[in-house]
Amino acid sequence: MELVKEVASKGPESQENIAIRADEKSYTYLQLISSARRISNLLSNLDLKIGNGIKRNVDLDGARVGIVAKPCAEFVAGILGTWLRGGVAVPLALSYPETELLHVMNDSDISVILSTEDHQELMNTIAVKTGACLSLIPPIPDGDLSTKHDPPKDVVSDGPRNLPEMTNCGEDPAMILYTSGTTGKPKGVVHTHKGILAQIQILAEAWEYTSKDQFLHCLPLHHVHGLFNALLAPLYASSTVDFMPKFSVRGIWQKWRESYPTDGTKTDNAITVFTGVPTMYTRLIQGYEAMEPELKAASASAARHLRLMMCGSSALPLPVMQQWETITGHRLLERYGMTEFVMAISNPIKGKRKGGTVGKPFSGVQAKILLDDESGSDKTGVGELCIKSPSLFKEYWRLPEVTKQSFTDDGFFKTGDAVTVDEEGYYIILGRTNADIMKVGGYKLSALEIEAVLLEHPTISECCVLGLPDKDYGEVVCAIVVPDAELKRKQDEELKPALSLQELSDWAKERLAPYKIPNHLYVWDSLPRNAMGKVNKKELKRKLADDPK
Ligand SMILES: Nc1ncnc2c1ncn2[C@@H]1O[C@H](COP(=O)(O)OP(=O)(O)OP(=O)(O)O)[C@@H](O)[C@H]1O
Repeated sequence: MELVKEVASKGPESQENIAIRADEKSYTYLQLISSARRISNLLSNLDLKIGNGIKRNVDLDGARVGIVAKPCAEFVAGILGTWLRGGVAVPLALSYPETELLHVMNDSDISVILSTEDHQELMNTIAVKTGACLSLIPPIPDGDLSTKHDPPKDVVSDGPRNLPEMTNCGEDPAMILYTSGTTGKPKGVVHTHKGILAQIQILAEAWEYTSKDQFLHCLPLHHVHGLFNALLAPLYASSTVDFMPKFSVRGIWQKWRESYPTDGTKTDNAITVFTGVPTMYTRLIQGYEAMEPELKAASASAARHLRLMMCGSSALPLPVMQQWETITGHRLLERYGMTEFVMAISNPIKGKRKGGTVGKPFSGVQAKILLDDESGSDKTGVGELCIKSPSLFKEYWRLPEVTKQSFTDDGFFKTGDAVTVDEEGYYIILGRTNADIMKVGGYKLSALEIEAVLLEHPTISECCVLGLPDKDYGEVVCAIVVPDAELKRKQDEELKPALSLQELSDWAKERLAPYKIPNHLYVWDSLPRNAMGKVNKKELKRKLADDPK
């Protein structure tokens, strides 16, 4: 709600600024707020299943509203409209299989589904199964200033600042986001209005977002990266968010080239900020390598003109960071976040960005490391990272015990990530304690560290390292690699394997301690990744442990 107020209280000039671009259409801040109000009115006239009864003409009073739409202005208006009517927004992923969608909807006990027309049929079925009420989000008319028409009547009469009197705000729940389930069953993470506002203020300030920024957005909207870093914080800063509904290597390079043509000009809507997950940068590098020399030059030169390029959600391998810098001149700004507190640690916008680290805690965020024996905190040791931040979530939805266990006695959230800090105070993420930290003989090894080294091998384009159970050592190091497509094709022609374990071991001897060298090697065509480009190692471990190799 605080965010809606912020957006709505912008001056008349800002109200006319473009908030969203999608499908070649543009939507101003004025239209966004007007549409949110319309949705809020619509929500007040529904017969809703609230608890065991049916109610009408009420404020939602914390009822959950599932939002189903591809990344578009209607999605954003759906969230804002829900907040205006006192509801809790639950962004739902269109990529979820029906069982997962039903799990999320039943778990969060959704009263209303707000959907765009294109998903009406599927959502009708889902609504029947969950007892929720389906309501269609009215399409927002295109507000391109070149085809400018009069603002809608309700905007003129009410004025964008004249928002309904709201009772919910501050500590009240605003949103439930579901974890991706990498470490267990997806849990609903409840964020408050106050926490959301605190977070977007932190991000906008730290990364210097302004009304001049144009974000190219191609991330899912049910995870914090796409929702906070690339949408809510930019809107807070009056920037423009340009949605590219599906990640497309060709489309992104083209967008940058169109923004900054080779004649040295710059278009009005030129993209200034891009944020992505490491696999996106890997794919963009592959796409770049495959270009003709002239296109390569135009692409690299265009990319150089962006103000800021950021990366996160999983570890950015050093070779990828270095290649990207060679091509575009951008040292990617890597940061660290999690559904439970959104973003907490970041490399600086100005100053040294250190590869292999995620930087330092944001101002206002406290971080401490809990050593394995839990006897205290030691900034120089290795242990579990704990975070206290104004953006910390309120609770896991309807899981009071799990919530309690996730916090230390002094109110720090236990992340489950093993970390250490270097001599300059930069944090190094060693990975998820229960998926990336392998216990081999007496050693505790970081899979992320080994992955970063293996990626330097000329044949390996992607890899995933995990520990497999072993009766003698506890665990042994297993590497799954995806070979470079061109090299693999050549090896196939000569009827040779793309890479053997012996070759890999010989190569790795120079670079890794003997106990870190993989004992098992799988060569696959691709890695099974989720919408955020992450590999579910726990699931893979289970599968591979059953595979006698
Ligand atoms: N820059 C980064 N470097 C390394 N790891 C990162 C980075 N940013 C995020 N992560 C990892 O992503 C995790 C947070 O992601 P998210 O909240 O989506 O959880 P998940 O692991 O995908 O799913 P689940 O919480 O269901 O297990 C962090 O705990 C950390 O392990």
